[in-house]
Amino acid sequence: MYVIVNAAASADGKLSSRRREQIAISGADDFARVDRLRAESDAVAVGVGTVLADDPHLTVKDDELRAQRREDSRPANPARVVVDSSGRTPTDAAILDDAATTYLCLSEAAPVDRRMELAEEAELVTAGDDRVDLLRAFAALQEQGIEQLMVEGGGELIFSLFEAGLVDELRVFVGPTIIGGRDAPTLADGEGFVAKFPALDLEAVDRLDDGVVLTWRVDDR
Ligand SMILES: NC(=O)c1ccc[n+]([C@@H]2O[C@H](COP(=O)([O-])OP(=O)(O)OC[C@H]3O[C@@H](n4cnc5c(N)ncnc54)[C@H](O)[C@@H]3O)[C@@H](O)[C@H]2O)c1
Ligand SMILES: Nc1nc(=O)c(N)c(NC[C@H](O)[C@H](O)[C@H](O)COP(=O)(O)O)[nH]1
Repeated sequence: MYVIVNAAASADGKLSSRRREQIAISGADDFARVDRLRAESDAVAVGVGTVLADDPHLTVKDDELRAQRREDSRPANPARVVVDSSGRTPTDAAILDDAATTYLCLSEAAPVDRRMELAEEAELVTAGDDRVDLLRAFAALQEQGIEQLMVEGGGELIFSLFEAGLVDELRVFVGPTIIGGRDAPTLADGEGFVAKFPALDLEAVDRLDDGVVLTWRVDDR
């Protein structure tokens, strides 16, 4: 599986404010780029923190891109994936509507009653004891035919993916604003690395809207 992490950060590296509400950092051109990347992916993933904060739909917005996918004998929208250890995804979340297949990656810690409720709305993948074991969960997704997975965040999930060595490419739109705040989510949160920092190879720098898109490949030396 090829994993592309895509996110938008303020000039000071924040994905959102300390209130953890959705903030449009991207402009129209960057959102159009994100839509194209969704359209070329087999699935789009987020952590449950993002589901609870943003209630994202994660569908392809452009009619022509959806029509093109259908012409290519693919579903109109890519599948959606939520990494959600204890099954906190609300049953009325936008991501659980019928616009696309949704996989919920749970851990053994998810209570049985929640599993039963969520099983009616989504495909369940269980991997890991207290937290989702990302390596095993992604292997299961690959078995379902997901070859290119786009990850939209947030910072907790992105850090864990780097920690697990699962990221192939990182694309970051750096936008023209300062959010600040020591408790505001950044591109990679979690525990943070203290040694063996993942190394990146800069592949492209593209000016877009009033910011810049940085494309990095993960150096697996
Ligand atoms: N600017 C952007 O591009 C962008 C993109 C996505 C989210 N956001 C913002 O990020 C914030 C949400 O991010 P977040 O970091 O709080 O949550 P997140 O979306 O990264 O979800 C993290 C949660 O996923 C679950 N999880 C299960 N297994 C895990 C594992 N192995 N590793 C990590 N997490 C695991 C845990 O419950 C954890 O709390 C919101 O404010 C949202 O608006 C911004
Ligand atoms: N590329 C990007 N630029 C931003 O400025 C921003 N705030 C996000 N945030 C990502 C997050 O996952 C959002 O919740 C989904 O981008 C919403 O997706 P929908 O429109 O509901 O399909 N992503």
